[in-house]
Amino acid sequence: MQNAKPAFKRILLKLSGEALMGDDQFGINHSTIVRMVDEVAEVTRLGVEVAVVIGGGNIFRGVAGGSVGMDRATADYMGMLATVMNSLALGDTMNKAGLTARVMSAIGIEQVVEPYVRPKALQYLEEGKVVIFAAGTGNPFFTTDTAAALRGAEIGAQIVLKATKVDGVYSADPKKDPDAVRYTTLTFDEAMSKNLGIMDATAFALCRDQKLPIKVFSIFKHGALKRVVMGEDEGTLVHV
Ligand SMILES: Nc1ncnc2c1ncn2[C@@H]1O[C@H](COP(=O)(O)OP(=O)(O)O)[C@@H](O)[C@H]1O
Ligand SMILES: O=c1ccn([C@@H]2O[C@H](COP(=O)(O)OP(=O)(O)O)[C@@H](O)[C@H]2O)c(=O)[nH]1
Repeated sequence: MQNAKPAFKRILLKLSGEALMGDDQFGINHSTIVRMVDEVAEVTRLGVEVAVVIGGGNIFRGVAGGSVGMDRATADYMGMLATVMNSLALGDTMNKAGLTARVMSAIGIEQVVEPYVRPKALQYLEEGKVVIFAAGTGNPFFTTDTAAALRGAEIGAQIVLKATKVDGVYSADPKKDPDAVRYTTLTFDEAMSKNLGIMDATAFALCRDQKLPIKVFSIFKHGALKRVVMGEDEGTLVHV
């Protein structure tokens, strides 16, 4: 196993914003973010180029909670700004851990974060830097899962890795249905026709059209990211 090579050269890792809370009620839990960064560092040491999209649900979710009654687009812009905060925290933690991270934003906010420019992002990845895509797609009515699909396709990632609160895609939401069973693999068409709420249809459709597979796995399981990157059996693969 010593000489085993990673299954992918370039990955797009989608990290759940909500998972950043750890056991806290909201915000960013220090030990949780440090652990996530350690796991990313482990796969960069294997020579894998890593781009990251992080959510914002730990700070703000456009469609829920405090945003009730708000204009949807305004609430979504707040959600995008929340992802900028998470991206800055993640980049800072990565830099302290010895990685070189670059945060790029989909919305203009130059004094804080450099803008997303695709060739620049590709250059950073080739240089071995971790690129963190902030502010989702830059558009309201989308999610960071769709941003992960979009950026993954743009940078030519071989796979989108969704690190989330559950350990794969289930026949129903496992948090609501104890009888739900986990799939090892399934097709995009199955995932969409069965309305498996793990990701929104826009993200699934984009990945399906671009033939970009998605792996869903648990963000809480130690070593799961490395196992996924090594092509080992972990989580659920959604494919064409
Ligand atoms: N069919 C399903 N399989 C797995 N999880 C599902 C399914 N349907 C709904 N979910 C829910 O989707 C959640 C993950 O999606 P989301 O809230 O977008 O997470 P993230 O914070 O990672 O973006 C899980 O915590 C799970 O409760
Ligand atoms: O392209 C995007 C990405 C995100 N958002 C907003 O940002 C919030 C946070 O992102 P998400 O819910 O995807 O984060 P996560 O589920 O990973 O915590 C969303 O609810 C949306 O309000 C948006 O409007 N457009």
